[in-house]
Amino acid sequence: MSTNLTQTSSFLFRFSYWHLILVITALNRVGRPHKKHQPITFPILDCIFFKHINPAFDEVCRPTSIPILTMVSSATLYSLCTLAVCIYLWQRRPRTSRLPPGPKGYPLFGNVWDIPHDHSWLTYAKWAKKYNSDVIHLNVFGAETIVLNSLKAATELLDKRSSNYSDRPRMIMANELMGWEWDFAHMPYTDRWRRHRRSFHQYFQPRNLSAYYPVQRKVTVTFLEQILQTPEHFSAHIRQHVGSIVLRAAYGYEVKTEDDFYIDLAHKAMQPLLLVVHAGANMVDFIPALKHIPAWFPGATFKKNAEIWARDTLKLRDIPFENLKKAIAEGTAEQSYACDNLEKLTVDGVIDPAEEEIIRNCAGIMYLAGSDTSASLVHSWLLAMAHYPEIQRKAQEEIDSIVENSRLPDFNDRSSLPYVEATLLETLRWAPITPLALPHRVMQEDEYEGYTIPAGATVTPNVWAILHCEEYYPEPFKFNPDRFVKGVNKGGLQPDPISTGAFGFGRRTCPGRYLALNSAWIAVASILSTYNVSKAIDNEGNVIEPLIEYEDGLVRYAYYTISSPFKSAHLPQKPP
Ligand code: HEM
Repeated sequence: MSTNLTQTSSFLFRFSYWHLILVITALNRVGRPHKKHQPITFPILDCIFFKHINPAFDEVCRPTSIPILTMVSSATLYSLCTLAVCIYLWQRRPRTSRLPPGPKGYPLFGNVWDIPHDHSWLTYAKWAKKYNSDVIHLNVFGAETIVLNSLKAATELLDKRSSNYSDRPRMIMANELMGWEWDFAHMPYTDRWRRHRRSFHQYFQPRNLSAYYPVQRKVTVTFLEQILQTPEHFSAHIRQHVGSIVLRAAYGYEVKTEDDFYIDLAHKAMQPLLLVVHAGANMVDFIPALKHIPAWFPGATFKKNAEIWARDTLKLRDIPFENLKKAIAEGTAEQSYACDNLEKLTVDGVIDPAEEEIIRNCAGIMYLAGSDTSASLVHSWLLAMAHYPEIQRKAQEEIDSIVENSRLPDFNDRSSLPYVEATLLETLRWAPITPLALPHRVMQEDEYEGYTIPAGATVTPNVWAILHCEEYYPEPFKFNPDRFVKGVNKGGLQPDPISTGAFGFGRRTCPGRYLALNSAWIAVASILSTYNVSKAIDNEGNVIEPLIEYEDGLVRYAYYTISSPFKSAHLPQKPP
């Protein structure tokens, strides 16, 4: 009797197992865009079944196995089978609408194997050509993404229809597991986001930015002196320059050394974030149920990492803020966004906790959002100057004609220095800092050029492709500041990269862009007036050609193979 039961359950198990294999194989054959005479190759999942699971099941299913377990396994396999068929049918449901083109993908898995893992903007731009469409559609396990590869599509959807396109995708790994939900760059388009954005904007709108001029001048003089002393560490000096400005603006905190405690804190929190917000980096963003897997479960490394990283995330938000509150109580706090707002909103020694949370969150995000991005801009600008000495000379001549080598350039000189300004704009275009900006999410189904944009889809502008589009920027790979100088360029002025995606689009456009541009402007104008940027020379006196290479990621960072781009011209002078 018992032998019979064991044999029956074993038969059922084998039957359901092969049934599942057949279903998966059949679904893959149906959906696979294979050519006529091409042999069918099985994707990863099939291989896993045939190579590993099948022998293991064979072992388990010997008639000596425990029948009840085998029965349960059979039921599970049947459930999986049914689920696979259901998902397949759902994906293939007849749509009255037409999705934009894109790589075909596989049933159930969609484009999981097509998603590019590095320099994805290049692949997206190639696909736009291949499918002859500026709008591309991708689907991973049913989660849909629309990539906008042209200025026309990005401005039409993200700017003009911004009331529908200003949400953010869910970002399970970053927000729900690593604790970044307080960062308003990640927040959904809700009242909570609006209150954060308003608080930030009131303080950092262009007419309020002159309040930061003194600090920007001061840290620029320190920056020039540091370059003189250790030019080979120019990269660290740039980071300290931009980091000092944002930390002063946020908390009134003065950065004194390159290995400053706050900067270190921010880096620890930021590095994992930059890793995980990468497209396709986390399966949990495509399969939300995975977030419930316990951290001890084999293979759930992402949960273990997230728990560790979440501690740094909260430290970044809380430690500087608590220190500031102590400084306010002791009467030693300097003027800053957080200090001014805390004082303004405190009545009889009490502040509404919701208001305090907004100040804490907005201050906490400033270093995160503003340091790597602004540093990347100055980095790429230096790289361009080392590569194009004639452009550098022209910018230096313009500066010399205004400041006459008697002082450092100042913000009042800015409108008289259009060519210097143009070098900065051209850097934003030539080396886009955030090549895919940040993803938006469309809230309601929409239509663009006859294509359906499904509700809930992630909408990603390919800023790199837009800023390298020949139609707007002829010879897009050439560094040519004349594009942005009135009356110089033969074809007329080309569109300003600030309005073509360098800082994102619509209601989510970067609110720190003017602060960032001011910091970068004072740094580059001061470098032009005091140094020559040139390629480094090796020990034998040979010029080292800097390779133009960029780190991959959310924020694109130039790294060069030169030891120092500086050649001292004359000492930095005191600011006016
Ligand atoms: C050159 C430097 C910078 C670049 C290239 C840059 C770029 C961007 C981009 C592309 C976005 C996303 C826009 C979108 O979703 O369409 C963004 C958002 C944001 N940036 Fe910047 N940024 C820079 C500097 C700064 C600075 C200095 C700060 C703060 C002091 C800052 C604060 C923010 C914030 C808070 C957001 C989130 C806005 C929201 O979601 O509503 N950024 N930035």
